[in-house]
Amino acid sequence: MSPLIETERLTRILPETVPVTLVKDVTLSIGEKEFVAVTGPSGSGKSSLLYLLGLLDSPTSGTLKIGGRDTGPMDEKERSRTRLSMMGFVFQFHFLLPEFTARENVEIPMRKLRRLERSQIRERASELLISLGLAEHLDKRPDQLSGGQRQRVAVARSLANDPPIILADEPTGSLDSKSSEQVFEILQHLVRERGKSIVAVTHDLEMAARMDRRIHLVDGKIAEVVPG
Ligand SMILES: Nc1ncnc2c1ncn2[C@@H]1O[C@H](COP(=O)(O)OP(=O)(O)OP(=O)(O)O)[C@@H](O)[C@H]1O
Repeated sequence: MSPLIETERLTRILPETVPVTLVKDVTLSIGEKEFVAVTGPSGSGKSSLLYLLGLLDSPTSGTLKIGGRDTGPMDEKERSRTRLSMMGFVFQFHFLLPEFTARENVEIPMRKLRRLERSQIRERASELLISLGLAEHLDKRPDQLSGGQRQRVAVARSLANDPPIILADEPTGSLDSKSSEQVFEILQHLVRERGKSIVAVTHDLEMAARMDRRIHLVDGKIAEVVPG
């Protein structure tokens, strides 16, 4: 079976007067049920790599396959569909839509993919939020929730279309230590019990050591791969 994510010399250079190298020659392979950390100093290209893997940005050279499919020839519509069906995103700041309730925020990616009926979408959004301990908060808006609760809504939203891959950029970066541990354990559970693959950018080396593998970037390149 092909890996879920496979890159070959993935590179992103910004065409400025003095070109800026964000990601350089990154070759990696991420299989099912893997929990992978991406670490590195500030400005080393961690977020840029995650954006490339998430089809939110395009490489200037190199290849990226998602679920065995080369993403190079895909048009924007296909990229968007691949993103919606194959990946969920969790960012440091939750990016929930402020005017919508927790449940509506989780419903949005399902509405975009249009695989389920309205009533099924509503039911699934509720189930996801309940499974993340948010039963009492389904109808609250983000500003009525704590930081940890908001981040759990963001995790529920990332799971909406049941994607095999979750890409997380500092998912616990803005949380206190208790909420941070809670969100980490949820992510760990998703890998161990639900078979998801997670790539998470983190500054927290203790947390990274609890994952399966750590990819350490320096100046946009893989400097080291450390087993967890
Ligand atoms: N649009 C842009 N224009 C110019 N430089 C950019 C742009 N986007 C990113 N960079 C630069 O590219 C480098 C990599 O940025 P990136 O955000 O990927 O690093 P990072 O490792 O995630 O950093 P941090 O840990 O601080 O979030 C940085 O030096 C950044 O300043």
